[in-house]
Amino acid sequence: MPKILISDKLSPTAVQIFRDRGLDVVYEPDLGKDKAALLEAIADADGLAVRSATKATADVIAAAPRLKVIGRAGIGVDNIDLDAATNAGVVVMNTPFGNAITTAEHAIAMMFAIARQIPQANASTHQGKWEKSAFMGTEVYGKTLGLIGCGNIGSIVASRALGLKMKVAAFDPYLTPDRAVELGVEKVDLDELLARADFITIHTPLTEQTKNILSKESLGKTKKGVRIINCARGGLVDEDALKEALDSGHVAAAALDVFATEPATEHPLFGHKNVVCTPHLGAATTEAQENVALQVAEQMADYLLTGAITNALNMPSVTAEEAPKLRPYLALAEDLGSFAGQLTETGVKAIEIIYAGSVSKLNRKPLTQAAIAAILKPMLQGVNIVNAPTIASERGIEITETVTEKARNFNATIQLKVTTERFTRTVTGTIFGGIPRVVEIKGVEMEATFSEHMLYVTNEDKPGFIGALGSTLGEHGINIATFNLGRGTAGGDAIALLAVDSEVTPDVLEAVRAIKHVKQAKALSF
Ligand SMILES: NC(=O)c1ccc[n+]([C@@H]2O[C@H](COP(=O)([O-])OP(=O)(O)OC[C@H]3O[C@@H](n4cnc5c(N)ncnc54)[C@H](O)[C@@H]3O)[C@@H](O)[C@H]2O)c1
Ligand SMILES: O=C(O)CC[C@@H](O)C(=O)O
Repeated sequence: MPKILISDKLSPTAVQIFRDRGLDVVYEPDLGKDKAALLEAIADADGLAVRSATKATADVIAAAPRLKVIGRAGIGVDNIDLDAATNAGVVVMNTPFGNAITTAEHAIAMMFAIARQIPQANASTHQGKWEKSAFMGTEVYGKTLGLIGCGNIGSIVASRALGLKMKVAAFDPYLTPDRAVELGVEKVDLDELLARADFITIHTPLTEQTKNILSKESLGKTKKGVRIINCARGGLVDEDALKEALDSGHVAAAALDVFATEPATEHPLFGHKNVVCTPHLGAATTEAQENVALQVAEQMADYLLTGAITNALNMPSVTAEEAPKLRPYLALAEDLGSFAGQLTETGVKAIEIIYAGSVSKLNRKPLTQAAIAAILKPMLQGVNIVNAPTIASERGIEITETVTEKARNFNATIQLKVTTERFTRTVTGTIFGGIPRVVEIKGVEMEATFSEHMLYVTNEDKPGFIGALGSTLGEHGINIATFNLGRGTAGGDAIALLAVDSEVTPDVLEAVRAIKHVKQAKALSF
């Protein structure tokens, strides 16, 4: 039974869902803070469920040889080494919508907090001061909200701000003009946003492009009296530059939920009279935590139990409906790829995957990834279904997919055409009786299933060859399970594909290669 390790504080709903789906669960909400204990506990886990405290770094992933999936109950995956996970064949999934409303509401709450200095006024009133004139605020009505990043959360913030009768100007290079019209926001460039906004709120991921997007220089382009809100990620605002701008009075106030270093227990902005801070509470509502816990548990269980993939950052999606239909074709793509890969002796230049018949209408991306991984596996260490496209592209291998609606003679076929430095080889397979079968090799028709130990022989089609091959194997104690033959033309090139009951060792191969008319002999294993 697959085992799930939950190493951060997650709603009990997640534990219940994993158990209801028949998975083993270890719930250690503080494990994320104890690296040594995490490294030990993850050793036999198939799935790791986290929020943000656990750092799923390369060494944590390497300590988990069985790990297949990491689920982030939330949006940002900056605490997960995506490259290391991909290289290890571990699918990383998040829950992109579960806490979006809650986080957008926090940004709006923070905007009001700094517009009306509510935290400061609250503290003063609790102290028995009645400082009515000390806290003069500003209305948000009619003001311009500058939105940097207009994705899930940004667009919800926009809708709430429009409801408050604010004007919303959005900077997001990936926001289409049509979507901007649909949302009722004005799409602007960054400089225009900086020049016009009364409030600026950031809702982008932290990337090379967005790091310090509110830098000293860009803060210098803002209106005097601007108010800044960051409920996205620390590092999007240059904290030193912000302090300078607050001290000079150019920035009237700032509301920060996130910090460059977290947990932030000391900070130059702590104690600043015009700064309101919360400890990364954007997603902290009962509703959001229920949503993300439920989603992450269902997604991880689906993947481990059915192969369905939802919200993965490093694999194409596979719906629960698609997963059972894809399963036999995934096996076929892997077997064909493994067959082609084991026969390949020189560098691969191109791979074409030709889907014909009913399989052409399925979700082909995972099939293509499975085929590429299996082709490259005998040549490259560490390739897997998750990282195969990246590895192929790093090596300059051209990948193409061709689709034809009709498959000759069969309901559905997958053909792999592998071009190496020397030549192009094809291999075609189909599913028959639920089992993958090879039906063509290098233009020669044949019919064989894949089995653990196989012998592949190409030869000239001459009398006496089949008997000689059978006798040679017999002399070496190799029992033949199935003997499949195919040839182009009588007397021309022929192929023998045999399933045998034990491993074809190098000395057996040598004896087979010595048989008259044999051109090539290879031991294959599946
Ligand atoms: N404070 C919290 O607790 C909390 C909770 C949830 C999410 N978040 C964070 O909020 C942020 C937004 O999350 P989301 O779900 O809306 O993400 P999203 O992917 O839906 O939206 C991000 C938007 O940023 C835009 N973007 C990317 N690069 C940009 C650039 N260079 N300039 C301008 N825009 C750019 C994208 O086009 C996209 O529209 C993320 O950083 C996420 O981690 C924080
Ligand atoms: O889990 C949390 O509390 C924070 C989540 C938030 O930062 C996210 O990116 O979803």
